Amino acid sequence: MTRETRLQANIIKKPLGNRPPPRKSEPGTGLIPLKNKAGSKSAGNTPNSSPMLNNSVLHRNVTHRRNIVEETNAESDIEVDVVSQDTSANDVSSQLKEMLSSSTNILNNGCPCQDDALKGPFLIDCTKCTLSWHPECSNLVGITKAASKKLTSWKCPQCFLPQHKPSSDSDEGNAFSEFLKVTADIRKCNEELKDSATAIDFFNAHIKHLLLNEDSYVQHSGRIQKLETHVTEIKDMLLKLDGNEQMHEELRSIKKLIDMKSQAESLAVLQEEIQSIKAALATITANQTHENTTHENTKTATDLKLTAIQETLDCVETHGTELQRANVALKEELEWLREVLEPAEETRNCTNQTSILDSINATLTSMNSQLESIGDHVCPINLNLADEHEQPGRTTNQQSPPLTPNTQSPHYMPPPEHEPFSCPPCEPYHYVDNVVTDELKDRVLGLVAQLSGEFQSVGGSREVLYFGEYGYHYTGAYHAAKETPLVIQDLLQAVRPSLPNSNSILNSCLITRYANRSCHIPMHRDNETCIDPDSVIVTVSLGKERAIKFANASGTEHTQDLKDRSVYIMSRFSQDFWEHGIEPTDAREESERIEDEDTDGAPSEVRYSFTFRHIAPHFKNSLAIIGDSNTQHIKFGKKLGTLGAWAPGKRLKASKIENIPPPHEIGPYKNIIIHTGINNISDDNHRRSNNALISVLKKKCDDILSCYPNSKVHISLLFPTKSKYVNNRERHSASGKGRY
Ligand SMILES: O=C(O)CCC(=O)C(=O)O
Ligand SMILES: [Fe+2]
Repeated sequence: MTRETRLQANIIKKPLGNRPPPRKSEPGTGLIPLKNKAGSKSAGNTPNSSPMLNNSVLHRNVTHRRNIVEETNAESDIEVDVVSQDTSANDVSSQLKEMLSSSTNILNNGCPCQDDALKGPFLIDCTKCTLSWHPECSNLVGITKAASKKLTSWKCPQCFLPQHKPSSDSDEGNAFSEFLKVTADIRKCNEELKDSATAIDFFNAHIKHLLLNEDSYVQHSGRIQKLETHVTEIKDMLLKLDGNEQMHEELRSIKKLIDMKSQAESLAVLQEEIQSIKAALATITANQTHENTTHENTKTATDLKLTAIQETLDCVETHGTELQRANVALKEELEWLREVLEPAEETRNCTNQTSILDSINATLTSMNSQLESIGDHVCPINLNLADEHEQPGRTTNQQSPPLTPNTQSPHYMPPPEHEPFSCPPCEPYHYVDNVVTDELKDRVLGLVAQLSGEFQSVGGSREVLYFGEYGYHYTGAYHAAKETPLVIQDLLQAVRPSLPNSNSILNSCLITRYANRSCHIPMHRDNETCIDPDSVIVTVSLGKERAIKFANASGTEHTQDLKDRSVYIMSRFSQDFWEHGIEPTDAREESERIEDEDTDGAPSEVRYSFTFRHIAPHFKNSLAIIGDSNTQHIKFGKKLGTLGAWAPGKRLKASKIENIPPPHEIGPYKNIIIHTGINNISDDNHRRSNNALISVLKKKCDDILSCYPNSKVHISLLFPTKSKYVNNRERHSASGKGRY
């Protein structure tokens, strides 16, 4: 099949595809969509605003197609056959044009295929006519939304084709191949966009990568623990080797220690010399009978020699002690270098680091062999001078180095003292009495009575009925989206003045019926991921008074009586600290109730609660970005250049690690990206070791997770700065692995 015939086939195929059944028209039953602050429409509103497609032309095509199906009985080849064998090119062209023009007359907006659900999330507007098309339906398959916005003049198939009216059969093919060129233009446009990626594109891609990647702080924390004690040390060391004078100093001092080796050798020579002098002295003493002058001369010479020897011995004694200490220090130093170099294998993917490591390793090897020879010489001297000194370098324990930091290392910085994290003060709820008028109560209960049969039982006790812009899924139940009745909207309006922000978006209402006092809802949290992390959770009570219990992790409990026509307001945030539930009333009260009922037939044990929340499926991706000025271009929202509807969230400023806000200022966002640290690294006045910085960062992450155990904390790579030195430090801090 040629590309041209495939194209014709595709175009013809559109109206024949698996379209969903025509959408229902707006039900005129007093049910109106619940509108939120941003004016978003409730389910069912958008499609209904377009008139229905007249299918007369489409039916013709369907009939034609069915005939062929009967003949060929091969669904997948149908379109090819239609174009290349059974239908002439002119027939196809006129069919296509007829189909397109009849669609235009009917549709005011929306793609002619009338199939939003299947064909993608956005439409491309024709710059000539009023039609909008799905990329796929206009053969712009693959174009991004951003690229489509760059199309300053794009003619839809319908506007494009009449310009290329075929004058002969062969021109028909040309017209279609011209049409195909549009696709090439789009590709070019996409390419251009790719090359001129803006900061936002870059961040978006980066953030998407973080979100799609299952790795998170939790998965890495074990590794971080080890890296704290090992890798950060080697990073510091390597950084210093890169240009830090301190490292050179250190190497110089190691060299000095090595130079002492020659002193050790001279000690052995001196000892030999001492022996020979002692022997000489003995000879002198034995030859006491020699001539005086000779004797005197010899004695003077010997005395002088003895004094010199004594001085040398004193000197040896002093230096010997020094040598012993130097020996111990040198061995410790070598041990430490070995410990920190081992985990540095991980960083070998960086050529620069590899060559540095290689040179350090070479130095180590040569130092090691020198150490061995020093040891040989030093041992006998040690026996004479300082037996009490231990030699840690000689330990027989050859196991891998312990994970505890080497506190003797010159680089060691004790981690900062951390206060244990405590739950921030958080009120479980706010209660307001008397918010619903009797008149409104009657209207609401009237509606509820009408819909009585639609309640569904949950948890074997209470019954629920749901309305909302999106479906609501929680443990044990799923409720599909459903238009919210006007009277329920009125109820919400009545309580709005009692809300902390009367404009809060609340696009769902769960009605719960507690038919009698044994009906209850167990202790739980309203912390489903589809709830806006910043949502208030507003519950109106109508009917029988019941008590709600709140309990937090430290065992504090609080009970509130919920009067008829009252409201209590919680926040999504409070759910991570407080549980709530409505207990059944005890048996004694229950039997009293039955007696009461027997006597006066009192009807109402029923309580209804109406809980309003801001719910949307995309809140499961909700995102808080905590970052330095590099993150200032990240914009949340639904417009071009933002992170889009499926990553709702907010940005919090934190120029340095220590400024990362406490959890209660962040909120229970599903994803929390931390992008801060470059300013710590570049701050020369604040020379904390990486070890200490990571310790603070880790503490911040742990605090966040202790509040929001269901959140993911991502540590973002830091972006380069203008300073080469800072980048170098950052490169080492990031360990070349993306995080930590
Ligand atoms: O009926 C109530 O007041 C509580 C309802 C509730 O907690 C819930 O639906 O999650
Ligand atoms: Fe609840």
